[in-house]
Amino acid sequence: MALAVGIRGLTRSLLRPWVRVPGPARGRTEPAAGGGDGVRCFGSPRVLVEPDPAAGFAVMKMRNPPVNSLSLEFLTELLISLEKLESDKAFHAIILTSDCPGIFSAGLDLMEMCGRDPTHYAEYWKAVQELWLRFYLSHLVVISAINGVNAAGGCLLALSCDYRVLADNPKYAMGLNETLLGIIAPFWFKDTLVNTVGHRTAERALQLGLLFPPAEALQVGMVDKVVPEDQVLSAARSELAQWLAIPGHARQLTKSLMRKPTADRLLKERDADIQNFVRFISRDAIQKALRVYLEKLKQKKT
Ligand SMILES: CC/C=C\CC(=O)SCCNC(=O)CCNC(=O)[C@H](O)C(C)(C)COP(=O)(O)OP(=O)(O)OC[C@H]1O[C@@H](n2cnc3c(N)ncnc32)[C@H](O)[C@@H]1OP(=O)(O)O
Repeated sequence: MALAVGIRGLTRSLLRPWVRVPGPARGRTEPAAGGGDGVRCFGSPRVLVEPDPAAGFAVMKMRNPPVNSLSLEFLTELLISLEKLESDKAFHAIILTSDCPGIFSAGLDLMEMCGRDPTHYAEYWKAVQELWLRFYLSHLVVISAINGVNAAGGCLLALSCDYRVLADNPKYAMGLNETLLGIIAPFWFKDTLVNTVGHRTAERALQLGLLFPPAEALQVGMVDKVVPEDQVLSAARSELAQWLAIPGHARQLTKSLMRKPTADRLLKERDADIQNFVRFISRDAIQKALRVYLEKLKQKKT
């Protein structure tokens, strides 16, 4: 599938394939894939990819500090990295994690949804759709190693993975908290949550904008495993072994069988969904609610 997100405004360097990235962030977390000295890291300014082709997977680290908010540039870089790995036959799996201490992702970038024009909102929303579709339907095994708090759009990204490991830290809550901002999780966010935790739990979680701490996230099935913080990556790697032992074609077709009906709902209504979003987010009351929420985030510090 061709990469279909808008790339207006992106720098040429962003589109350069496999920019070699110096490794300032390496060593802050658990060892890279393979862990050996010869690991070459690639990626883009906001996405560090640590490939281990011999083992058939790569660790994809999100590093858009301070909070890995999903800006248009960041979404595009994530998509480019995913596409690179998908098109290389050496890779069968990705472990998605964060390089920002204590934060997996603060979700969609509120600055992309506040005070901008309808053309921008449409371009941004198309990129959000694309991120979900591409991760949700990826033929690769995608495991998220969630090493920090994970809100709204960030939670959606984790829910799009095949398996979720969460670090056991009470601060690392995750969920679709859109209603707390006065906004509404679109139907495909909702469907993804329902497919993961079931209708009743999703109904309550979505209405109340619940962010589940690790024990509760495990109990409701939002994550599959909770492990001590320093073992998130190693637990994800161990889990991967089981997924990679399954014949690839059988696993991929089964994944598609399970997920295609949900993805098709959006694919059929993609333009209408963009128009809905643009109409909704442009409303004065919604813009005001987002500004108030951003202000609260800033005031928290004083
Ligand atoms: C229709 C569907 C639409 C949307 C779905 C979404 O994804 S909406 C986004 C929902 N996200 C949230 O509600 C999370 C908001 N952020 C937080 O709760 C905290 O920032 C967090 C993640 C717990 C981290 O807290 P911490 O104390 O470590 O950082 P701080 O709050 O000081 O944030 C640092 C700076 O980042 C800015 N920021 C935080 N979240 C976002 C965001 N989602 N988008 C844009 N910017 C964000 C925050 O304002 C701080 O900015 P600064 O200029 O340094 O004051």
